Amino acid sequence: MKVDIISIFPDYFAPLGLSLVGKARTTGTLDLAVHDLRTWTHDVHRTVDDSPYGGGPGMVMRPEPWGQALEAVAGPGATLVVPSPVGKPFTQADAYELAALDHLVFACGRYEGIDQRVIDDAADRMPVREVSLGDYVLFGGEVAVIVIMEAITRLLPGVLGNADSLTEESHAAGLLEAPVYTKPAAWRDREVPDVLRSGDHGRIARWRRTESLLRTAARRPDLFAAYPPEHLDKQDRKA
Ligand SMILES: OB(O)c1ccc2cc[nH]c2c1
Repeated sequence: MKVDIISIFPDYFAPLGLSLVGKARTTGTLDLAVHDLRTWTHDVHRTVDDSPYGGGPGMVMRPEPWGQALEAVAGPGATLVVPSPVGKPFTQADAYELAALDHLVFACGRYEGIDQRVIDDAADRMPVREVSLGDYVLFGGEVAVIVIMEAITRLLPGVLGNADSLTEESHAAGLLEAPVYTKPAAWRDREVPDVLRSGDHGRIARWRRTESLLRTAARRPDLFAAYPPEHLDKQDRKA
C-alpha cells in the first residue's frame, strides 16, 4: 500500500517510523512518504494561510499550495482522506475499506480548516473521504492521521503476527470483545473466571460470546441495536 501525507508539521509523523508500522515500512508492506505543504509555497514567508472570507476568528489554509501539492502527490488511482471535525465518523469498517486501496493521500488541515474549494476541486479527480475520529476537535489533522494509519496498517497482510486476533477483537463483528486475562490465576484477591481455566473450549467460547454481548449492550447500545438479530442464537437470547 502506498500512502502520502501532506502537512505543515511533517515531524509529527515520527511515530509512524516505530513499532509495527515502522516494520511494515521496512518490509515494504507500507510505502509511506510525508510531504511538507510549504514545499508548494512560493513567497518568501512560505505562507499557507490567510484570513477567512466573511470574517470570523482564526485563519483558513490557502487553496493554491494545496492544489499544487495534490496535483504533485495524488496521481491516478489515489483516494484523498481528509481528517476533519465535520467528517463522517471513522469506523473499523472504514479501516478495512481504506486498507484495501492501493494509494491513500492524507491532507492534514490546520487553523480553521482548508479552503473548501480544495476539497471540491479534488473531488472532481478522485474519491475524497472527510473523516472524523469523534465528537471532539484537535489542533489539526496530524494526530487523526496517525490513528487512522495504525488502524489501517494492522489490517495489512503479514503485519499482525496472528491474523486470528483480527477476528475476535472489538468491532470486528460489530460487538465489543470479552474481558481478557493472563497469569497469575489470582491477583490481589481477584481470580480469573474458572471457565477460562477449564480447558472446555465450547464453554469458553460461549462465555466469551455472552460477555461480549453483555458488554456491548451495557457500553454501546448503539452497536447492540445495530447488531443483526439473525446473528443471535438461542443461547445468546438467554443472556
Ligand atoms: O479534530 B480533527 O480531526 C481536526 C482535523 C483537521 C483540523 C483542522 C483544524 N482543526 C482540525 C481538527
